[in-house]
Amino acid sequence: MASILVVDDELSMREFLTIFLEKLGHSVISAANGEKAMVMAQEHPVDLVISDIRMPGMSGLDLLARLKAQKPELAFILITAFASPEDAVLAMKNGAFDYITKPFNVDEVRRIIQAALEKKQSQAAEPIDDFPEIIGQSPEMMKIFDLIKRVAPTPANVLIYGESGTGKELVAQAIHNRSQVARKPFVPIICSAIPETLLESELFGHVKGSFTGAIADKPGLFQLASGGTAFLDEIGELTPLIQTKLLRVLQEREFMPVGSTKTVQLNARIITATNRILEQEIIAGNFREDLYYRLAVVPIRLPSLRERAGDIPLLVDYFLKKYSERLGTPMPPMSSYGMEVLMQYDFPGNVRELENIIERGVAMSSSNIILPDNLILSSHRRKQNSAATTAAAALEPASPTAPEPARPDAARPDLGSGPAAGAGAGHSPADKPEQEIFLAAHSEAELYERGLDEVLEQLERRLILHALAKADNSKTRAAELLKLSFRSLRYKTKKLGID
Ligand SMILES: Nc1ncnc2c1ncn2[C@@H]1O[C@H](COP(=O)(O)OP(=O)(O)OP(=O)(O)O)[C@@H](O)[C@H]1O
Repeated sequence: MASILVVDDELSMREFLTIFLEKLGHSVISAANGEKAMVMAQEHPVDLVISDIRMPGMSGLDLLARLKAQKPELAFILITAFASPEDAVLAMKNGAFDYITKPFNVDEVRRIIQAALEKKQSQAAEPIDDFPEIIGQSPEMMKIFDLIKRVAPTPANVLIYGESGTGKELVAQAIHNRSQVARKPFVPIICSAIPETLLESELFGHVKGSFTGAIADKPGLFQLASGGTAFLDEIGELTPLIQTKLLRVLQEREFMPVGSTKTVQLNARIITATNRILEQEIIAGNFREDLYYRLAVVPIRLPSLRERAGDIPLLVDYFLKKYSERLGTPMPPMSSYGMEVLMQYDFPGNVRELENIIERGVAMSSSNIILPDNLILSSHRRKQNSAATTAAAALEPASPTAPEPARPDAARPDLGSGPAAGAGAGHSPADKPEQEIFLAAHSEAELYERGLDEVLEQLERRLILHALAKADNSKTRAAELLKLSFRSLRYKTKKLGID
């Protein structure tokens, strides 16, 4: 099951493709133009885009070029009523997977979609070549990769900051691995995990007999990292005393092990990390400004996962692969609702939390697909009425249990005679039991996962879309059907982002 974005300025074509793709088991969203599609592709997890080429405003080819620049992993199929070989060449050159012409042959369309999704699936879990260990293709991560590449070959001290679990240690290691001292040791130390009395010895080492328990000479972090990189994590937790000692070491490029009278040269690159905002700690008098400037020659701020939510599907695939391999089971796909739940979650614990959620999901999934029930999230941190939720859901087509919109037969292309031909033809909403048509939560778990407000909002949206489809998109008529004033319906459609 994949998440597909259909882009066509013709309503009948969008509706037709939506129904056809849903019958194939995919989850579908649609947009009437390239501009809307750009927004939706940012805000919604999308595996495949199927777009018309000729549309007013942004053409399908422009959309392809722009989306591919932002999300190279996206599968893309272009459709046109005019079979022009120039368009076909351009489409393929710009990275479209394939190109189909109207009228469709249903088997052909199904085959192309299947092949595009299979190709994407095989590529999805491949991290980008330059940074195989760091997953992310968002513009935010591209900036980080660029910074890593530029700073790695230099000896500059780097301060990496960002929320817990954003990958600070991963980035520190990546800088070391691409530095000129990559073959030398990378030695991490978590400053907050060691009491002040021991930290000095851990950093600078000690000589035998320097304190009770010092039964032999012991090298500290800076000696162990000699020639390589010393990584000091949670630097914001250092006490004033250790801050002063560290500053002196950085100024003089030498230090003295505890109890020793001999100085040792500092011969390691220093990378530090913190989840605090050190500028604020300086103002509050908790962190030395002079030390900060020594450490943060190059500061790198890692974005939270919320800020780069577009990377979530890629990370999900990566962790699904990692943990299913570890368990020796086939890689289970994430259900599209499961992915939607993840896309709307805040991730206070960032990538580390996502990794834990997927690890548990893989272990707990009894079927061959990960369902929302298998994802344990702290529900109070769900994004509330986020733009993503609203925009995506506003244009979200009816799910298999939702009302089918009107489909003018005249605009329906030739579907051939496959099983999906004329999908849904002849079904009016009245053919289905009412509770099924107007259902917004499909299970108790879904209701409690999403909460009443969200479920009611989705239900309201579906009912309005249903009335609009029944009224051939006339708001006046839809308002009459729903026994609302025109103004009230207009207010609601605006609020729900239906336009
Ligand atoms: N971009 C990423 N791609 C793949 N895995 C990631 C990414 N970012 C973080 N991780 C994984 O998330 C976990 C936490 O990462 P890491 O320890 O580097 O975070 P951190 O910011 O240093 O956390 P803390 O502030 O708590 O020390 C690790 O298992 C790491 O491999």
